[in-house]
Amino acid sequence: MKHSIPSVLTIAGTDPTGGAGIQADLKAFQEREVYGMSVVTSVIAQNTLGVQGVEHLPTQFIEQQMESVLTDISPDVIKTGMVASAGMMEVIAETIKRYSIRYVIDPVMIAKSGDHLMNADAKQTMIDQLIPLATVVTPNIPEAEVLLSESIHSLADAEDAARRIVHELGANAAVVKGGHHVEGDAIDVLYDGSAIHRFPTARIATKHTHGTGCTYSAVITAELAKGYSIYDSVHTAKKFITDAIRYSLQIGKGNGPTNHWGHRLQGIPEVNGRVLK
Ligand SMILES: Nc1ncnc2c1ncn2[C@@H]1O[C@H](COP(=O)(O)OP(=O)(O)O)[C@@H](O)[C@H]1O
Ligand SMILES: Cc1ncc(COP(=O)(O)OP(=O)(O)O)c(N)n1
Repeated sequence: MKHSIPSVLTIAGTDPTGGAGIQADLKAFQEREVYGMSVVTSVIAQNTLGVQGVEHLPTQFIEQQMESVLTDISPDVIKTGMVASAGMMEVIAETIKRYSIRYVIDPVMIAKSGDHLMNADAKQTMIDQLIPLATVVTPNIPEAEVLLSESIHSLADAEDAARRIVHELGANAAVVKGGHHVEGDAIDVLYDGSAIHRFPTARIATKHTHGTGCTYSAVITAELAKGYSIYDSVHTAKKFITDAIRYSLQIGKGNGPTNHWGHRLQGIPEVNGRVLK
C-alpha cells in the first residue's frame, strides 16, 4: 500500500553514541521530515574514540526484519550503510530487486577511527550485486579507491572515479565525497550519467566529523523520497552536512558527532565552535 507521507528505510549498523549508523540516519530522516524506518545488520559497541566490539546479526534475521517492514509499509527509497558480509549483501540485493524500490548505497567500509566495518571478501559482492541496483552510490575517497582499485589524488581523479562507478560498475549515479582530502575545499562530485557537478564548500577546521557520511547519504535518501532530483537531493545534503559540521556539538572524548539540527541554526553566531543563543 502506498502512503502519502514520504517514507524511507535504512539498513545499517548501530552507534550507541548516536553519531553514526542507524541512529544518525533516523535523526537525519526526522530533520528532513520523512518517515524513517530501520533494519539492523550489526550491533556495534562504538563511541567517538573508536569501535570496541561488533556483533553481526544472522543473515536470516536481517531478511526477516526486511520482510516485516516491507510487507507492511512500502518505503519510497531504501538506504544501506554498514553491511559487513557477502551473505548480508546477497539477501539485501534480492529484496531490493523483488520489491523494486529506489536505492541509495553508502558503501561503508572503514570508520574514520580506522576500524573495519566490512569484511574484505565482501567487496566483490558489493560490486556485483549492490552497486548495479543503486540510484545513487556515495563513496568517500578511500571507498572509491577500493571499489575501483585505483588511487585518487586530485579533483580530476575523483571526477573520473565517479564516471567509472557509473559506466563500469553500473550505478545510476555516483557522488565521490571530498571530506578525506587533507587540504583545500571539501568538494563533492556527482556524476549523474551525463554530466559532472561539483558541490564545493570551505573545509571546516574540526575533528567532529563522526558520522558525516551516514548523515549525508540519509539526507539524499530523504530528498529522493520527497520527489526531488538527484542533483537537488545532493545539493540539500551538502548544505545540511555543512551546517551539521559547522554547529557540531563538541561532545565526546574523541571525534564527536555532527549536529543534526545545525541546519536550523543558520545565521546564529558561534564562538570557538559553540553556538551563542
Ligand atoms: N571538515 C569538513 N568541512 C566541510 N565539509 C566536510 C568536512 N569533512 C567532511 N565534509 C563533508 O561531509 C560529507 C561526508 O564526507 P566524507 O567525510 O568524505 O565521508 P565519510 O564520512 O563517509 O568518510 C561530504 O559532503 C564532505 O564534503
Ligand atoms: C554503524 C556504523 N556505520 C557507519 C559508520 C561510519 O560512519 P561515517 O559516516 O562514514 O563516519 P565515521 O564514523 O567513519 O566518521 C560507523 N562509524 N558506524
